[in-house]
Amino acid sequence: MIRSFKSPAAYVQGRDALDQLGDRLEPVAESALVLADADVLEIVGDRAEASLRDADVEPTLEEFNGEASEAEIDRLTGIARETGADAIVGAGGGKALDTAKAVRENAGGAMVSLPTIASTDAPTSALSVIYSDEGEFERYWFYEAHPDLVLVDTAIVAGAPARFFRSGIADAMATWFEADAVRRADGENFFGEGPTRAAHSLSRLCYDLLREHGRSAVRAVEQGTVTESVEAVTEANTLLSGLGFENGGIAAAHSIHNGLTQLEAAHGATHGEKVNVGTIAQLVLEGRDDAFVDDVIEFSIALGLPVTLEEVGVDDPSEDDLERVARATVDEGETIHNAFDASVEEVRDALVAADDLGARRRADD
Ligand SMILES: NC(=O)c1ccc[n+]([C@@H]2O[C@H](COP(=O)([O-])OP(=O)(O)OC[C@H]3O[C@@H](n4cnc5c(N)ncnc54)[C@H](O)[C@@H]3O)[C@@H](O)[C@H]2O)c1
Ligand SMILES: [Zn+2]
Repeated sequence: MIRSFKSPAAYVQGRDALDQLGDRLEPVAESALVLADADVLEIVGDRAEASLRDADVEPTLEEFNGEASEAEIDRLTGIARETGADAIVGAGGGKALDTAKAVRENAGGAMVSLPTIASTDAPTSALSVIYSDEGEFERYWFYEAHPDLVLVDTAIVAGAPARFFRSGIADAMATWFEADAVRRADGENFFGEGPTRAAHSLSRLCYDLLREHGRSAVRAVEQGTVTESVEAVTEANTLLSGLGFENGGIAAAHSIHNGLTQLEAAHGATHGEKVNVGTIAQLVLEGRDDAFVDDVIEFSIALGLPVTLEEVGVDDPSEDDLERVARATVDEGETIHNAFDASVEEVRDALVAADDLGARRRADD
């Protein structure tokens, strides 16, 4: 079997790391286009501009409209070409980073991910999730090149609403259970090749850091403070989960997430929140023993993560709703097939059982 491992060229994380943007880019760029939505520009705009100017990198700041859509990507690509920028800096959440990656693919130059929340695996990956202008999922775009630099300012991450940080933890927990299931099933990573031992170990390290530091890190972020636990969990959510999902492969938890997006009622929940319900259902699908599943549910509750369908907006789902979710979960292109040979009925029953276990634990809480 051919195995592969790919990653960004550099990852830099720490308090006030934003102020190093210019120095880190100066060896490779004379001008940079910084893309961020209005709220994020308020947070990073002046400092990014000053850092670039100090390093003699000509900055252009442009407001991103908030949706990773083809029309927005085309508009921003035009600006990148006009300014002749030889680096694209995406700042914000997953959508801003995915947009910047697409602009870099079109216009060329270096790509810098500057995540301002630790909410998803978007900063390190070589793909974008593309939506319509109305926000409906359309497709994935895959690129040959990873970002050249991922620059994470932990003080900014810790200053953002804690819900993003919690969601990132849920997404990162899934990384371990999915990579481990893929390895046991001899499945594939995102590059259609075998996962390396490195990918498996990094996914495990990701989970261990979350278990060791998750509770205190969430509390610290609720206070807007940066501690070593916040550093550890930011690294797990961003670097380790990012490397883990692409190189280790994903499985049922993310397919169940995609299934849940079929229900309008779940749209208010974040990516990570829906993934968490998917993780618990995956563990049931695997036939894990009661103590094991309970332990993951308890940990989720301690972090303030959803453990039932109701908690991701789906209260009292009909038979029909459950069937729709399960059917979408086992859709032909879904990653569940990477590790499971599961039918619609098996997924539906796992979801019902996971929901019941979550509700019982919550009631005992
Ligand atoms: N490419 C990938 O590998 C990958 C992986 C997972 C998810 N995704 C995509 O990522 C997107 C979800 O990303 P998300 O959950 O980060 O949300 P998002 O990008 O939709 O939005 C984040 C929101 O947080 C705000 N924000 C950002 N930083 C902030 C800060 N410091 N303080 C206050 N507010 C701040 C932004 O203004 C924005 O409104 C989806 O489109 C999903 O498909 C991509
Ligand atoms: Zn995810």
